[in-house]
Amino acid sequence: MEKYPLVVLPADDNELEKTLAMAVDKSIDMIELRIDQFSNFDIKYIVEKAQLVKKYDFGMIATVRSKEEGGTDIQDEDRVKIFEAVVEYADILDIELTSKRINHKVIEIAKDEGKLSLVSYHDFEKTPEEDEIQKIIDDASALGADIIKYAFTVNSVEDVSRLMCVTAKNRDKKLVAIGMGELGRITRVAGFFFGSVLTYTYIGKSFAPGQIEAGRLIEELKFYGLRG
Ligand SMILES: O=C1C[C@@](O)(C(=O)O)C[C@@H](O)[C@@H]1O
Repeated sequence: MEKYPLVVLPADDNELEKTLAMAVDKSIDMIELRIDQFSNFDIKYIVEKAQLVKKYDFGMIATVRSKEEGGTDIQDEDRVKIFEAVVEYADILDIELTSKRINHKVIEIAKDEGKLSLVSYHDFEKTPEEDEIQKIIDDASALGADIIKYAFTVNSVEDVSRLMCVTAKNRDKKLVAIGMGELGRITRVAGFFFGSVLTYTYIGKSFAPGQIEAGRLIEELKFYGLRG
């Protein structure tokens, strides 16, 4: 997990093996398994998909995104069961700061298995003010997150500037800062200069506004000296 910056491909269960084969060709580092976007929430089915990711030798982030932050309406206790089932195949478990009933439990599941926890926060409407962003970082840090991720919709260049500057002020932590939307596209590369440790991309289907297609992203990272 020390080979920063990392390029992460979110994937659901739709034609997963085809996606994984394409990801190999595109020099993807990690797969984010967006379990919340699966067609089937049967634990055995989910574990089979996690095992497939490991068969292709990718690092894996396991995400069961809450409905409130752009995911699916899965009961908290069922989300915990999913994390418990896939943690052995994952490198990182992603849980929302706002999932207050279970985030401490998911962090514990990760730690007990020697895996990393990523506490995330999404705002699909705006980029908060600096003090609000700092509080998100501080609250996630206080929870014991190994990695802290915040993804905000940016609506102005000032939003981009604020997002990057707050990130640079928190270099003592492992952060993922993402500006969603067209204006935020630049943060998916420039963020690495301000302290981000990974970025998300897409092949074919994008999972969020402003993502840069994998082939283009890798070329841009190479151009800026961020990738060999
Ligand atoms: O939190 C994030 C970031 C993301 O929303 C993006 O903007 O690329 C994509 C999601 O799959 C991931 O869980």
